[in-house]
Amino acid sequence: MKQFLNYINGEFVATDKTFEKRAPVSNQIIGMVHEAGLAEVDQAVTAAREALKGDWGKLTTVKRVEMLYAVADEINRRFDDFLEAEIADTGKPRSLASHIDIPRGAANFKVFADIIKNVPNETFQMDTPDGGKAINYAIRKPLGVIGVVCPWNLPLLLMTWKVGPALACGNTVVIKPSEETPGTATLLGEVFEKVGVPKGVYNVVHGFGPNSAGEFLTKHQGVNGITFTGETRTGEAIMAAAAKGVRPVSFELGGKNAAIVFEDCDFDKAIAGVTRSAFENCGQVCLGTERVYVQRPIFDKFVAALKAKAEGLKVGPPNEPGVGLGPLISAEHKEKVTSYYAKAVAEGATVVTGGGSPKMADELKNGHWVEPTIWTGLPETATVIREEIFGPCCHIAPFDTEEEAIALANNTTYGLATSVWTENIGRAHRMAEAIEVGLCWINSWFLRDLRTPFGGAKGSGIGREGGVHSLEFYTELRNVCVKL
Ligand SMILES: NC(=O)C1=CN([C@@H]2O[C@H](COP(=O)(O)OP(=O)(O)OC[C@H]3O[C@@H](n4cnc5c(N)ncnc54)[C@H](O)[C@@H]3O)[C@@H](O)[C@H]2O)C=CC1
Ligand SMILES: O=C(O)/C=C/C=C(\O)C(=O)O
Repeated sequence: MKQFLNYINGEFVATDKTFEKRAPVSNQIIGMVHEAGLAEVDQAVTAAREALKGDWGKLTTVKRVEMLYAVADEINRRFDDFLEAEIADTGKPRSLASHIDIPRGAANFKVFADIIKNVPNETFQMDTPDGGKAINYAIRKPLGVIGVVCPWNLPLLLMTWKVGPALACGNTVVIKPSEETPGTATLLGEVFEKVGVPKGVYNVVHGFGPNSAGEFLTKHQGVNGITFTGETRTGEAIMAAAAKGVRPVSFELGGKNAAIVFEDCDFDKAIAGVTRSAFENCGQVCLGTERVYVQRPIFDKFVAALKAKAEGLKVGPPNEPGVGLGPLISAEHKEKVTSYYAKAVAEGATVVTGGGSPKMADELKNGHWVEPTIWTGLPETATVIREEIFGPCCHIAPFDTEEEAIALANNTTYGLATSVWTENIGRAHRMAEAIEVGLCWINSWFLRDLRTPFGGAKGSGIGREGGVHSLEFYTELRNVCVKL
């Protein structure tokens, strides 16, 4: 049986407390995860602190950048190993993991290596009261030890999205992968070892949140900053932990994202885009669409076309050709998603398609499968329109005017992402200006340039990462004022 070990100070570390990792496609045990206790978390944080003072802290930026390039190259060399680990953990289609998750895992190291190499320092020359001059310049110092708390939906992509810039800036990291997806973070330990990154720079501690590795890590006073992607309620708990020691946090939290489809859109592109945004990764993407608003003249045509797309999605295991929809991550998450399916019906939804669990072959029947689901006819107060479900489902409602579409999109405590579908350029810009989100896609969805600011407005997060914005979190600026 596979053992998922912690990775602390350059060593793979077993513990005597383990928990099961089950395959989402079959619910069969695929390995045992070694849970880190207080002692292991403390060892990992101590190792990360020591590495800051040791070889890693002394490396030049050029050398550090070379190492991060080597990490990316090694991920690409072991592409298939990462692909298998990601697929085993999540059950997502091979086509998806091989196009998005693994390439982004490597890119996250290269992009931030390039950024740190090229970022200029800020300088200001000033007049001084004695009639002379002074020059100010700001230098960037690493924040220190970064606690990285990760979710299970895009495990390698989201973990490296934080580890890449953190290390590029000269920090060290202790990662707490989701208990559901221990695979790729553990494998990355082998990559760091192979490349020769000094011990203690990259550490992984496995476990759960409360009263386990997640809580131990975020409460540890040796951690200088915490970056987290996941549920808003977890963000609140982590923020409370970070308050002690007044440590900074960077949060990317939940969403209840709207797609706005105008009658002047390119219809086929809009349908293809909303199909992806509602159902990709089985709806387990924080940027995904769970609320669709369609201008009334094309409402019926749109509902019929999205229904056809949803019904055309092949549900199945990662390696089956043509599969578009994998399983949900866990039995617990399936319970949650299907409870929303039931609530939608109880609150009076018209079920356009789906609403249940598909019949699967015998070897897959215990997997966490659900049908892609579309509802119409609910009031804006309905639970499935208000709460983040994180499943392959959406509600579609009609609207008449631009103003009404804006009000509907903004009628949520979240503010992560939106997509607007229109061929009217003026309208597109007006919508981008008015919808309260961190990310607005026009005639596209999940099109990512890693240099751009990424994060949520309102309840969807704190701060922005991406490009130079990541440096704001992962470094401290020190101003140096030189009197001439
Ligand atoms: N990207 C997103 O927006 C994501 C949202 N979710 C949503 O969250 C729901 C719950 O999924 P979970 O995996 O349980 O998400 P979660 O937010 O509870 O867990 C994410 C990470 O935080 C850790 N964690 C949990 N409680 C913690 C605490 N008190 N202190 C420190 N670390 C803690 C977990 O162990 C995991 O590594 C899902 O049903 C989904 O709706 C889940 C994953 C990603
Ligand atoms: O960084 C990206 O491109 C994707 C981010 C997606 C999430 O943060 C998520 O689904 O949680």
